[in-house]
Amino acid sequence: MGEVQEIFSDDVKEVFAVGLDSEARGYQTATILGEKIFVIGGSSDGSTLSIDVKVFHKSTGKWSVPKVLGTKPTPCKGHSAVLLNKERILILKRDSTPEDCAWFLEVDTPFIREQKKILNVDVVAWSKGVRGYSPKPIVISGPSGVGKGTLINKLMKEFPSMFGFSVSHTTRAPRDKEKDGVHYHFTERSIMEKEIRDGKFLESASVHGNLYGTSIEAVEVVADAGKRCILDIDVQGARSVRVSSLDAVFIFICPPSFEELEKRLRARGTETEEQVQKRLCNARLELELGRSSGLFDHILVNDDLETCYQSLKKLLGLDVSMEATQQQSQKMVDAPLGDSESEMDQKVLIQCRASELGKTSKNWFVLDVSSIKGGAPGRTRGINMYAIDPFADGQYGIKTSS
Ligand SMILES: Nc1nc2c(ncn2[C@@H]2O[C@H](COP(=O)(O)OP(=O)(O)O)[C@@H](O)[C@H]2O)c(=O)[nH]1
Ligand SMILES: Nc1ncnc2c1ncn2[C@@H]1O[C@H](COP(=O)(O)OP(=O)(O)O)[C@@H](O)[C@H]1O
Repeated sequence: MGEVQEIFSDDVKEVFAVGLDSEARGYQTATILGEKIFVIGGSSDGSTLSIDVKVFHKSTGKWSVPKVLGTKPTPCKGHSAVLLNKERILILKRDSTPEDCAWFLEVDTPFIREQKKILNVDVVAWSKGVRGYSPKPIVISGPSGVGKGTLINKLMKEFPSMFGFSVSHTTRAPRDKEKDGVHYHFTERSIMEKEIRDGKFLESASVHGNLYGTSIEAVEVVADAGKRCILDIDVQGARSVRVSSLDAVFIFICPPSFEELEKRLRARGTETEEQVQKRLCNARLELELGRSSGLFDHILVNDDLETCYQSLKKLLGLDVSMEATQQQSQKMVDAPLGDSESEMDQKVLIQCRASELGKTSKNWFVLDVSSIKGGAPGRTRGINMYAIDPFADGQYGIKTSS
């Protein structure tokens, strides 16, 4: 995409996007939300700008700097800002690639309201916009020894380019064949506790006496690689993810019997007798919670491994041909531009100058955020962008799609 020149939106009454003090400080935008003005942009190294956030309070005339969660956008040469639904500010980076142009600063989403309560400070959070309808992340839970790891490994081996594993942090000691950064990020309790307080985790829980957690980065790395994220987490973690904005599919794996679970756990031979006892004791509660809580979308019994694996593939839609899947997603991305007021609400018209097409050439794009999914912490998925010729036949007409 070329340089973003102008932005129009039906929200224009709510939007206040101007360059402030641009000579001295670089490019900034100011977005009004109630009595707050979010000033985004700021410190410049001469050619690029670091995207900082500060808030001006109209009622007191004072400035404050909120706690900023998530990975912030890399420096750019400027940006534009559009307020969406009074809850998030869409940031379009100038001179950026299509993959890196759309970011969201969440200022009043459910996640932000929750974080404000937990951290007891003013909070905002960055979330990168991902184009297209990437499939939902998958949360897999179940008692220790039921076969979660075995099933996940099979899936990753058969579909290496489709799935990516969310590498959790844990304070437990590595097992013989476990590698740091591959199976887990093995860490110290005090470090992990500080990182949790700093808002770096999507969820965390104490399991079998150790601390486990999914960092926001662990999930984002997989989304950035264009893969579907798989999380192997316990029932408490699944509950936290359920109320987060990750918008995942939740699968619980059960053993055929408690005796079989005990047999598998012992046969694996990775735990001491004391640890086995603790895991079996916790398994009873986990099985009760998993089967009855309504938290999980699907429950699979892992009796015969191959049968269970085929059921898992089926519910993930992997039994249909790839051709059919691709045709379906193409259709969604090509959805025609509606002309009613409500449908226009979250469509942003962007005028770009594509330098490679010559100085006078202008390109118009519609950035459609009406059906976005997910959000901070993590990526905001489902952004649709397509080129249009706004002057064709005197009205908006679709020229091409991407
Ligand atoms: N909440 C949460 N649980 C996790 C995470 N990573 C692993 N777990 C869970 O912690 C439990 C123990 O994992 P682990 O020590 O690898 O033993 P295993 O389940 O016997 O393979 C399992 O139920 C995992 O699903 C995480 O990031 N968050
Ligand atoms: N359906 C199955 N039948 C028999 N053994 C299994 C089955 N699924 C997994 N296992 C074995 O059970 C043990 C525990 O599996 P694992 O994947 O490590 O469980 P989890 O990750 O849930 O703790 C492993 O030794 C694995 O090979």
